[in-house]
Amino acid sequence: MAVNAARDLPKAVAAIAIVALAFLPMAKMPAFYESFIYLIFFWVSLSTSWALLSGFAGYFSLGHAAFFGVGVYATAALTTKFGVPFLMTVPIAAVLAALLAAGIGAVVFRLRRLRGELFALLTLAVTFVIATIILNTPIDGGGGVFMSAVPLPHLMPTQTGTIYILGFAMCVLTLATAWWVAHSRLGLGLFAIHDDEDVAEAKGVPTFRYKIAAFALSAAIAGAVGGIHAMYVGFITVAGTFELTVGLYVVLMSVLGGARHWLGPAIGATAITALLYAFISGGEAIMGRAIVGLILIAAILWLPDGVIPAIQGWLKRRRAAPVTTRAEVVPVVPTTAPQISERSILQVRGVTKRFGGLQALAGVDLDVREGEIFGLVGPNGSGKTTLINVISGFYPLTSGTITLDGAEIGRDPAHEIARRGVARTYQIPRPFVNMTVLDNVALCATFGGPARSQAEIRDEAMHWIGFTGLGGKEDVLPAGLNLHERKFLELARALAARPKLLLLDEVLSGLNPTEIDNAIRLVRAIRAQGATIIFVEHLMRAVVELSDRVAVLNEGKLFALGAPREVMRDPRVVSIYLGKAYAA
Ligand SMILES: Nc1ncnc2c1ncn2[C@@H]1O[C@H](COP(=O)(O)OP(=O)(O)OP(=O)(O)O)[C@@H](O)[C@H]1O
Repeated sequence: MAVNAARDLPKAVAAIAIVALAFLPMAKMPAFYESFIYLIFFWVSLSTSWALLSGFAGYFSLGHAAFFGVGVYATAALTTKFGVPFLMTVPIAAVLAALLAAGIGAVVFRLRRLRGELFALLTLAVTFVIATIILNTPIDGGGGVFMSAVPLPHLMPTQTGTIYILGFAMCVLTLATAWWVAHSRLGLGLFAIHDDEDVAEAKGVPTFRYKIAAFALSAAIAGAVGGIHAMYVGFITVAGTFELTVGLYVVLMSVLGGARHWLGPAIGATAITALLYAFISGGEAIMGRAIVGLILIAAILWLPDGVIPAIQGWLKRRRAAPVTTRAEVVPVVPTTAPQISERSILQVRGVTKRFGGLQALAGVDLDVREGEIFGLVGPNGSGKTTLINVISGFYPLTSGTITLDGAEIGRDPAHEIARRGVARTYQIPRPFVNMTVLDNVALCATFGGPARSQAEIRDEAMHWIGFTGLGGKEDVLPAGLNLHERKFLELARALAARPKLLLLDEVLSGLNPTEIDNAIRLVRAIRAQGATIIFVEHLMRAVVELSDRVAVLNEGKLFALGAPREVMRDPRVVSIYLGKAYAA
């Protein structure tokens, strides 16, 4: 009962606030206050829309003013030059801004090198380009656009009341969208992109599509906000619309409140707008601005992740109850004899991979049988990890073919390959650092393997957490795990996708002898559950104990293939590992 009341209280408060704010213009408030509250709605919507891509997925944009500006000028041009009714221009503004973002994204999001600072600078450049185009064409022409003759619909008794209610509706719609995205599959994928985009793709997240969707949604909201704001401003200029400070304020507001939380930017926007009003509206505007700056610096130093995450962390620490749903530890003992079929699950034919002038793979042919543990060894730099990377789709092939279960996958994107049943681990663990152990594994169960309900995904994740011995660590962030546990988290994530083919890249490196024995038992148990395993390993004891067959790579070519003991005793293999002197 008490739990339900605590859970329902925020919803009740939100409902009351929405109703009260919606009816505020009826209360014949002074126009000044209507305008001030409108400005809060405006900044909440704009900063929340920025966070949909930049906060959630970590693609920091400094050019949000571009999409907002497209919206402002779409409404200005359509209403003043073509006589389109104002309300009709708002969705058009949203669509135009979304199309612009999707167009930019379609080019930029394909290129790995355009992440981070380069993306931020690029968005800034887009703002300048659009501002210049608008300034030098009849859309503005340099003289600005007067909106005073554009009729405003009588949604409320006063003009400021109408602008207020439109800003309010936009704000509610934006927050609802942000909540929905944050709790959806899209949001989960965006959070994973934020932490490690390449790993997200390898786990089955369609990263390109998700980034485009988030960018277009973010721009659409900014465009609609701009459309409404055009009527608020009344006289539009390029300098005022595409101001650098618009792009900077939304960043500051979102970061202050917590850019990765759907409500964070709203908290930051409300705080900063109120602070600016409190300190700048008096006679000492410059001093006031400096005080606001100092308050923000202090807030960001004290709360680097933002206000909402800080509050969440504090509440979590206060509640710090024992974990109620602890994953059961599954005994890691293979129960059935391995069933290796004669059928090849994976066929690699003539695979080459070149990095500039370096030939990392020089025509590899391999067949991996269904149900076997296939060891992949070779000296440093022989191409083992590169082969794992091309099979999992991380690197495109230079030439050759790779067939999984009869289907050619050599040119598929990594997320498609993951969906077809290939999972991998990383030599150096690459968990999603802002997600708990449970969320890390649940994400892989969501995007890899068959479609499942939320409850099934959670059960699946708990099963593999128990299986890998991480029970009790469900709520821990990866930073709280030791190397052994992080390696096992890699395994749990891969297994949660129920792979047909599991690619293990040096899972044993860095482990102590007891941990290695545990890991060897675990790999056997994984195979007993029906997966085929390719594992890259330098530890020869493990290779000989685990593998059904071993392939040796040398200088990007298949050098030897066969039963582990024979291959490892082959003098030619000994010579490439230790030099000719040891080979006799
Ligand atoms: N992204 C890359 N860009 C350029 N060269 C690369 C890249 N990845 C791998 N290489 C090169 O390709 C060759 C094969 O590297 P790879 O990592 O596949 O070897 P490996 O057998 O896994 O080695 P190790 O056992 O040390 O992990 C090496 O010469 C390496 O420097």
